Amino acid sequence: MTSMDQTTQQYDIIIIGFGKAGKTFAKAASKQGKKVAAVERSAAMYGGTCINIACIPSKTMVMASNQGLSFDDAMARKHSVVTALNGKNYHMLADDENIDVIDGVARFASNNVVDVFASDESDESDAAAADPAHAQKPLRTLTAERIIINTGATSIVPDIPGLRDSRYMLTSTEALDLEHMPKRTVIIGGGYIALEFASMLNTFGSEVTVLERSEKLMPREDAEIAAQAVADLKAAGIHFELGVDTLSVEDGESTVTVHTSAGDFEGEAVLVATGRRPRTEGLGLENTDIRTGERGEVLVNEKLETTAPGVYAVGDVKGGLQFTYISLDDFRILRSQFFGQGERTTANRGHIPYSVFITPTLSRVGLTFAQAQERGLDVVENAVPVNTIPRHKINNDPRGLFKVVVDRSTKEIVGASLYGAQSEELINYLKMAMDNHIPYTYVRDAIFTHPTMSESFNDLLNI
Ligand SMILES: Cc1cc2nc3c(=O)[nH]c(=O)nc-3n(C[C@H](O)[C@H](O)[C@H](O)COP(=O)(O)OP(=O)(O)OC[C@H]3O[C@@H](n4cnc5c(N)ncnc54)[C@H](O)[C@@H]3O)c2cc1C
Ligand SMILES: NC(=O)c1ccc[n+]([C@@H]2O[C@H](COP(=O)([O-])OP(=O)(O)OC[C@H]3O[C@@H](n4cnc5c(N)ncnc54)[C@H](O)[C@@H]3O)[C@@H](O)[C@H]2O)c1
Repeated sequence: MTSMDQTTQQYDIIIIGFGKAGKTFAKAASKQGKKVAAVERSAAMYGGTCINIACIPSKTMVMASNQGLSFDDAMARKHSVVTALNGKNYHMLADDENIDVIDGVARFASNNVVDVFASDESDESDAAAADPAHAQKPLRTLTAERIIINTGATSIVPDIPGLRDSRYMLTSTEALDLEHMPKRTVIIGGGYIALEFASMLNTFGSEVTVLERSEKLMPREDAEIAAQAVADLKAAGIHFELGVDTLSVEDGESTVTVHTSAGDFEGEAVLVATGRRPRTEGLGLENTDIRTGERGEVLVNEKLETTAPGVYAVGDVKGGLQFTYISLDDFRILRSQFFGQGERTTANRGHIPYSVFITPTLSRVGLTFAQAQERGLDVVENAVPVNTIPRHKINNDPRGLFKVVVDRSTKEIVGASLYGAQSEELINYLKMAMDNHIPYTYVRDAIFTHPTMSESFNDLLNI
């Protein structure tokens, strides 16, 4: 069906998927005079997952819910934000004379040849491209010495009877595109997506039930902070069922019933938030030397090289942490490999902070006190309740607790858990202090503007 003939288009670099790393690298490569093909399966995804169906729309909804907007007005705001970003991202690449944005589903024919098939814009088109019986003639065939896989991840829908066929079933993608707010929402899963959507939908007024298989929510977080956050979510009205088995899903006339080991839960929507897996299905990896791991992730080394020469994988598709800023950092690694000294690798990214955008936000970097002790470090911990920080009065939100862990011998911060308003901003300062081995006493004695949440660091580090 495909071959390296005269119709094969030659590029310096092919990027499969319009993700964070890929689009940023396309621009950098263009600046170096490279001819780049960026293949994207869906026009609705120009710019990738984050801006279209993930971080940006979800946090727009979180912010709008906290600002008291109605669900419908929030959706309208979200829609205009996403439309603007999608167009901006498209033009950022398409208007560049060195970059061709190619619409279609990419599939490897060999290590350095990629066929592009027509996309029906549904998830089915990956499978169609994968299945030779369905495979149409490729629209185009591309070749390059260097190919970058940036195809992201996709929602896992567990094999629960009735779930997949339920007309009330939503993944986060559909949940961010609802016409009306469900009066009651049942969420399967209790991780990032579940907690963020539970918090946001509850603030809009939906009655939310979260069904989590394991016995604990946020098991990796500081226990006291996780307990406070969960208590606040409960106090806001969210119902949690932990250690629960979801047995089946049954559609009714206008509602859906989720049958579980803890009883039946009814709603107008059931949101599946049970993880996202690397998107490698239909990529034709079987035609290459690219190896995948147990979860379908493309295996890479510290330089993001796959097991096929000249092929790299970046972002969610390579497994590990699924964050936009990890994908952005993957871009830095590629830039350093392709156009720099090759000094940046996955081994020297520095500390990786993260935030769970419940209200208020829970943010974290480095180790908890318990984790530091398990590693045998000689550590001391300090805590500051948010209701003692003057700024909380202005924020009108007393909820939260800030904690920090310091190594007695090095005098460096080894971790921080910040649960409270604006922690998504604050955590990045502590990450910088940790990366640069700044002694905790510097932060303790630093002048911070007033009245801010960051001035609480004077007290937090007063150990
Ligand atoms: C609801 C939600 C909220 C999130 N919130 C945050 C957050 O607040 N902060 C954060 O840092 N992270 C967040 N994440 C995670 C973040 O969105 C991802 O880690 C990030 O977008 C991954 O980017 P990427 O570079 O791997 O590729 P993506 O941006 O996923 O891009 C992959 C692209 O490849 C395309 N594609 C796939 N297969 C093919 C193919 N065969 N041919 C052509 N094109 C193809 C896809 O259509 C897609 O556009 C969130 C995720 C979700 C689902
Ligand atoms: N703020 C952020 O940065 C942000 C926000 C949203 C998503 N994300 C990214 O997206 C990824 C995916 O998020 P997610 O919440 O889908 O996955 P997750 O891995 O964070 O959580 C999945 C949860 O579902 C539970 N689960 C699995 N199967 C289940 C079942 N059958 N019944 C009940 N519970 C079940 C798991 O025990 C786990 O707690 C995250 O890992 C994160 O990297 C990031």
